[in-house]
Amino acid sequence: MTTTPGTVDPADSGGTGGVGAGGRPGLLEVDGLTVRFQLRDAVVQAVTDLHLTVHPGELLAVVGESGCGKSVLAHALLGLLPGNATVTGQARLHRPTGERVDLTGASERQLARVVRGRAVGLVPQSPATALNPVRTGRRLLEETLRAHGHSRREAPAAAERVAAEVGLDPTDLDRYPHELSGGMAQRLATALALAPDPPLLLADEPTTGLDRPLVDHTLDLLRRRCDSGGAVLLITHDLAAARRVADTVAVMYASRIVERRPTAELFAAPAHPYTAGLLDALPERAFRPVPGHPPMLTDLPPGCAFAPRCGRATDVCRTPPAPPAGGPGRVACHHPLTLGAPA
Ligand SMILES: Nc1ncnc2c1ncn2[C@@H]1O[C@H](COP(=O)(O)OP(=O)(O)OP(=O)(O)O)[C@@H](O)[C@H]1O
Repeated sequence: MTTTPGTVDPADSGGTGGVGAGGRPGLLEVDGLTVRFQLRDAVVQAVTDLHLTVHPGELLAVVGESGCGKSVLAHALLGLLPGNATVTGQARLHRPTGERVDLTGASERQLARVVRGRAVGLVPQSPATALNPVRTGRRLLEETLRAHGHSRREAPAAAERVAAEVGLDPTDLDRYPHELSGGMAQRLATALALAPDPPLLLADEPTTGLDRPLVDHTLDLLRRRCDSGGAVLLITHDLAAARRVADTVAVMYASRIVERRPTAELFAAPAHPYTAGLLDALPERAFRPVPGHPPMLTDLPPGCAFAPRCGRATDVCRTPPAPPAGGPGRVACHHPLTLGAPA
């Protein structure tokens, strides 16, 4: 992976100083994050000029169709991208200790020692492949807890506590990953991410394979983390999940965030025609899919990528709309639907 140079700075050393557009300090601040994958004869524009801020106590849901760049965003924040990726732009983490970590430029050593697990937890999208196959769930959890400060004596009880939080039975902990159902593996992966109690959790489709009561249980667990001061970036296809627990929703389309708004506002009056299309596709609304297909990320148009599917597109849409920068309440569209929404 190629990145911009890395630093670990005191929070007061200049730059934005961790203050988001609303004036409150941000835990995570992302400015112009861009990820490209070099293929043999093409470049995948996976994340483009992405701006967002996550505050302590905030649950931000990132929603959008499959392949729009949601998981790549999470992996870029943790330096988990493969060698054919180039990352530009900035992502800063303001740790409770006052340290500011430049995530896009941090060394592998900094990411491993300071960031992954400890400061930023990840619930991966494919837990079955992320779990060590030769350890039981109990051993994985106890090892994680011990690596993050629990004593040998405390770790067993703490492991059962975290397992219970995600709805795993203590007997499930004695199974190996291949003996777990998809839903159990998902809950174990969530427990492993929660065990170090990171101030920021990146949860990539954490409810995959769960039945409805467990979906709600997991979502409510994430909400409670935020209510007690943590922060969560929830990646999901499930708009109902976002509506249930998110403070803010960022809608991604073809590698860009096109709209970022407080949840209730976004559901009541979507401003971007793509957001309106996603909401219209909900069974409880028009149940009408967004017409057409998303573009290939190797062949994005120079202007608004949604224009070919958009009933409101005009000539001006051949130029790119400005990305929604700073705090929520912005939309990247030349013809937003909601009157008064800044374009
Ligand atoms: N290592 C890679 N090399 C090339 N392209 C990649 C690589 N990893 C991801 N991509 C591409 O980047 C784009 C964004 O992928 P990403 O996994 O972030 O999508 P997503 O929005 O999370 O979708 P889903 O919900 O289906 O996982 C996709 O077109 C994907 O094929």
